[in-house]
Amino acid sequence: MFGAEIWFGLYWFITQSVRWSLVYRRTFTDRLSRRFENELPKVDIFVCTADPAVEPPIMVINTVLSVMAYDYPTEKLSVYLSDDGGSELTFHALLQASYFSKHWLPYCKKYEVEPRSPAAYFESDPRILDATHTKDFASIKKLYEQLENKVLLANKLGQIPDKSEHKGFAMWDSSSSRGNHDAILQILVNGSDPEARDVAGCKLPTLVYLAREKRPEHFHNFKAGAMNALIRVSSEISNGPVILNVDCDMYSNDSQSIRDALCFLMDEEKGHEFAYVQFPQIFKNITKNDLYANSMTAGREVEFHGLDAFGGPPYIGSGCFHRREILSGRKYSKCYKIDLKTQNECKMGNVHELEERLKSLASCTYEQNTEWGHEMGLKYGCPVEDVITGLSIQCQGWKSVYPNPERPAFLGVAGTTLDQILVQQKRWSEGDLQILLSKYSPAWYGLGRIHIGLTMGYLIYCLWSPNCVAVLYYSIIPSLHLLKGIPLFPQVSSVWFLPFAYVIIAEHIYSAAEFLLSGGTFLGWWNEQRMWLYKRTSSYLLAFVDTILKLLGFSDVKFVISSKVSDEDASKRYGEEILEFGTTSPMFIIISTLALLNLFCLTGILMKLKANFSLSFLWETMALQILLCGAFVVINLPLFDALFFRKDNGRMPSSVTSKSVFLALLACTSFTLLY
Ligand SMILES: O=c1ccn([C@@H]2O[C@H](COP(=O)(O)OP(=O)(O)O[C@H]3O[C@H](CO)[C@@H](O)[C@H](O)[C@H]3O)[C@@H](O)[C@H]2O)c(=O)[nH]1
Ligand SMILES: [Mn+2]
Repeated sequence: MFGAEIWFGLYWFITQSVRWSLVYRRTFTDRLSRRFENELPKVDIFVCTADPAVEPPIMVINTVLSVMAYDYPTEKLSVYLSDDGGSELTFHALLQASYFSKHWLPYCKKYEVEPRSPAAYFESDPRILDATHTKDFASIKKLYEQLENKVLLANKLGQIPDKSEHKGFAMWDSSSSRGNHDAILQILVNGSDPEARDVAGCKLPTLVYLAREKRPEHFHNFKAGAMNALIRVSSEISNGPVILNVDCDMYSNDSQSIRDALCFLMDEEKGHEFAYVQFPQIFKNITKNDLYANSMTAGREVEFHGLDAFGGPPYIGSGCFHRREILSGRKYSKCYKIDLKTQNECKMGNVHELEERLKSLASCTYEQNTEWGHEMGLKYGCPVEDVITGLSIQCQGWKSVYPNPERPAFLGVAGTTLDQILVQQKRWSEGDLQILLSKYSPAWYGLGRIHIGLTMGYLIYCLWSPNCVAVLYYSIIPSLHLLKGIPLFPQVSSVWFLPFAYVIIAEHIYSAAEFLLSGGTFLGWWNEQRMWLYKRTSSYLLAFVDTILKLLGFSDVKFVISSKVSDEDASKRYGEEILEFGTTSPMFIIISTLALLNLFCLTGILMKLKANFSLSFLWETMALQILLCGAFVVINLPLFDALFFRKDNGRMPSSVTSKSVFLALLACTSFTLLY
C-alpha cells in the first residue's frame, strides 16, 4: 500500500510541470497575406487510410475534399492519399471525388463555405444568401448526392461498376490482395497540367493516390511506413516544403488553417525554431457528457498548453504541419534557417512515365540498408510512431507550437464503443511506455536535450501504463481487507487520517474544477473518472504485460486500426450515453471482475454488521476502506446494469458475466479462507 501511495505521489508530481505556465497562441493571417501572399510555400497534404471496412471511402474522400478546398493558392497545394488497404473501392471513391472537386472548390470559394468537407457542410444546415445561391446550392447538393450514391453502391457491391472509367483500375488484378500487391501510384490531377482546371477555370490542386507495395514477407511498419513512402514520392512530384498530415477521419474544419500554421513557421523572428505546428485532435461525435472521455479535456485544454511553454507539444499524428526537411531527417543546427519561400520548381513531364519511375520509391525493398525509419522520416518499431518522431525532433533542438483556435481546425471521429477505446488506449499506452524504454527515452536521452518541464510532460504519457500496478492494488487489496475486517488506513480520529482526507478531497475538487473550467460538464467529469479506472485496470495493464513480453522477445508490434463506423443500434445507444459492451473482450472480464469483487466486499461487510460489530465501530476503524470500496461500486453502477439487467445487444455477454462472477467469488472466498 505504501509503495502504491509513493507511486501516486510521484506521478502527481510529474503531472505538475505542464500546469505551471500555460501558453496560448493567436495568429494574424491578414498580416501573413500582406507580407507573403505571393511567396507562400507549397504545401503537401498527406491523408492516411488503411482499411475500407473500418474507414469508409466516403469518409476518406470527404476529408480529401476538405483539404483540397483550403483557402490557399491551388497551384501550391498537393493532396496525397496513402491507402494501406490497397483498395479499389478507395481508389474509385477518390476518382469520383476528383471529378466532384471541379464543382466543389469553386462553390466553396464563391460562398466562403465552412466547413469544406461536403458531408459536414450539408449536415450543418448552411445559410443560403440569395436566389443564385439557392440554385447553386441545389445543384452542388445534387452532385454530392450522386457522388455519395456511387461510392456507397460500389461499397455495397464490393466491386467497381465500370473499370474502363480510368486506366488505374488495371493495377488491380485477381492476384492482388490487401497484403500482397505492387505499388500503385496514380496522379489523378496533375497540378502542373494547364488543363487541370475546375468549372470556374481555376487551377486544381494536384491529387495523388498511392498504395505502397505490400508483400507478406516484408514488414510494412504501419502508418510510419506509409508516411515515409509518401515523403519520398511527394518529393519527386510537388516537393512542398511544408507537409500537413491528417488521418482519414480528420477533415479540415477551417479553411484558414494552413495560413494559421504558416504564421508560426514563417515568423521572421522565431519561425526557424519551429519544426512542426500541432493542432489539437477534436472529435465531432462527442456526446454531451463525453461517456468515454474521448475529448481528453485536461490534455487538450491544459497539458498541451503547458507543454508549449517548454518547447512545444508532441506530434500526435493528425492535424500537424511539418517542415519537410526536418521530418525527413535534417540535423539541427542553430544558425540554419530553412527559407520556406525559396522554391525549386518541379517539372512533372510525362505523368505516366513519372508514375512508373516513382513506384520504386514505394517498394518494399527501397528502404533496405537505408536510414529510413531511423535517422530519416518517421521512426519505426513503435505503435505511436507520431510521438516518438516528434520527441526525437525536439531532442535535436527544434521546438513545436500548439495553436488551439476557438474554431477547431480539424474534426475527427472518436470511438463509440468501450472496446474500441480500450484497445486504442492500449496501443497508445504501450507505445508510450516503449518510448520510455527506447533510445529516445525522455528520461535519459531527453535530459539536457529538452527542457526538464517537457521531460516531465512526456513522462505523464510514458508512465500511463505502469500506473496499472498501483491502481490494481488499490482496487483489490483494501476491499478484500474490508471484507475480512482488517483496517489498512489510519482511524478517523487519528491525525494521520488528515493527510488522506486532504489528498482525496483536494485531488477531486481540483480535477473537477479543471474539467469544468475546460468546458466539460459535471457528469462528463464523473464519466472521466470511470474511464480513468477502466483504462488503468485493463488497457494499461495489458499494455504493461505486452511490453514486458516484448522485451523478453515473446510479442510483436501490433497496430489495431480504430473503427470509424458502428452499427445503427450501437450508435443509438452511444447517443443516449449508454455504455457499449457486447463483445467478449478479456478487458471486460478484468473490469467486471474488479467491479464485482468490490460489490461482494461491500455487501459482505454490511451483512456482517449486526452480527459482528456496530456501524460506528466499522466507520471509526475502516472509513477509508468503506469509502474506497463504495466509490468503486457507485462508479460501476452502469456496469452492473450491463452485467445483470440490460437486454439490448450492448449488454455484457453472459459468458463474460459468468466468468467474472466466478473469478470475483473465487478471490473473495479464497482470501477470507486462506489469509
Ligand atoms: O497500417 C496502417 C495503420 C494505420 N494507418 C493510418 O493511421 C491512422 C491512425 O490510425 P487509427 O486507427 O485511426 O488510430 P488512432 O489511435 O485514432 O490514431 C492516433 O494514434 C496513432 C498512433 O497510435 C497515430 O498514427 C494517429 O495519427 C493518431 O491520430 C489512420 O488514418 C490509419 O488509416 C495506416 O496508414 N497504416
Ligand atoms: Mn483515429
